[in-house]
Amino acid sequence: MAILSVNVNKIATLRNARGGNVPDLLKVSADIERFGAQGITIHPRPDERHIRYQDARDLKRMVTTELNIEGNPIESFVKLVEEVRPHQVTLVPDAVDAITSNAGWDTVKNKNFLKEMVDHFKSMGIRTSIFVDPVLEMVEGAAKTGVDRIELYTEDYAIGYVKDPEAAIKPYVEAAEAAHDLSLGINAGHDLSLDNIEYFSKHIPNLKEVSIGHALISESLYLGLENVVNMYKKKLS
Ligand SMILES: CC(=O)[C@@H](O)[C@H](O)COP(=O)(O)O
Ligand SMILES: NCC(=O)COP(=O)(O)O
Repeated sequence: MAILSVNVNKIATLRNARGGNVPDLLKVSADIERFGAQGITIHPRPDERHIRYQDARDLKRMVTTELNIEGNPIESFVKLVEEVRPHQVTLVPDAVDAITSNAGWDTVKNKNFLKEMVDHFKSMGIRTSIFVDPVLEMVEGAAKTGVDRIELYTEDYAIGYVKDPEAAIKPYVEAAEAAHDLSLGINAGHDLSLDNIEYFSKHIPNLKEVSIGHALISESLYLGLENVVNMYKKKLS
């Protein structure tokens, strides 16, 4: 059964809208854990428009499950991860001004850089993951860096699922099978939701973790955070 790591970026977005501390990111994160989530994910961006670097430091002190930090390993991000030492770091090739993540790594072109980053973080005892599209060549490239896991970028699945779930899941099943054969752990995320998560988790072999933020927080407006966390866990079981 895959674990649910809740991405709390959107809680920070809401807090930052007024400049104060409402909602309180640390309290909401603690409550999300209390409601049953098995991890907290953050994706600090260089402009700190939602998660601030200080949030990462504060969360590390209070998270009792697993803290996953995602981002492009630019110098400031690398320094932050070195200081915070999360349980997992997920490398994502975002442009500085990206609205949200929109592609996985080209693990062939960036093999040396990724290997250097993976070696560096692994030497600190941090589990590593590389964000990739469901493309066999990219999965094989990730394995050559020595990374522990891949995170499958699921936006195409989320879009395709609405029209044709079988066609949408196919490349992800193939990528997951290849990853497992290469001894890579498998995470997934981006635009996963209460509508599409069950089909995804039932069809992807050896899925270890999903990180979900945008849809989960939006669904909570109608259904309540505690309820939604438990609905996801049920669909993942
Ligand atoms: C890597 C990934 O898919 C998520 O971390 C996503 O990028 C969330 O970031 P935003 O909340 O800034 O959209
Ligand atoms: N790694 C994906 C993530 O953390 C959440 O992405 P989204 O659910 O906000 O699209």
